[in-house]
Amino acid sequence: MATETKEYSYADVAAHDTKESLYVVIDDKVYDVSQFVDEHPGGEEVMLDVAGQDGTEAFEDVGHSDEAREILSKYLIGNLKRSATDPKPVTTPRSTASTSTDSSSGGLPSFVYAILAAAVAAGGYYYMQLQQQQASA
Ligand code: HEM
Repeated sequence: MATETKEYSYADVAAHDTKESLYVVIDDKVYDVSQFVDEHPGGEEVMLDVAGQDGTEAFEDVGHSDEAREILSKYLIGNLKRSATDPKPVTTPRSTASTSTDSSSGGLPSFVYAILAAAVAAGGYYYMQLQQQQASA
């Protein structure tokens, strides 16, 4: 019968991590998405990020449509044979908006410094005017 599914180890999958031969694991199933990488509406970059790895989380995080899942099913080539030494699934590095840039914390916004500088300059100018007035009086 043709129902026999091929088993891939994590190392088998990891060998296919290029655009030309791109395997990805989603829900313990192995997909050869080499033909799809160019057409991916989300771009090839994100696909390459999970190439040869477990992209389950990355794939689910995006909230792909049923159509996307249908497309994916066309590229199924087998099941993943897990072993204890397998690396953890890749987490999405860029799809989560929560990783905010916290660079401004600890410092005042730059406009505060601008106002301070202007105030000091104005104060200095006023002081000089005062001195001049006193000198000429
Ligand atoms: C591996 C098989 C994958 C398939 C078959 C696939 C398929 C698709 C499809 C059909 C869409 C269009 C929208 C939709 O129908 O949901 C889409 C959009 C998108 N995909 Fe994937 N995808 C895959 C993997 C990934 C991975 C690993 C990421 C990583 C984050 C990703 C990120 C995105 C993003 C960000 C969009 C939205 C693009 C936009 O609307 O501008 N995809 N994908």
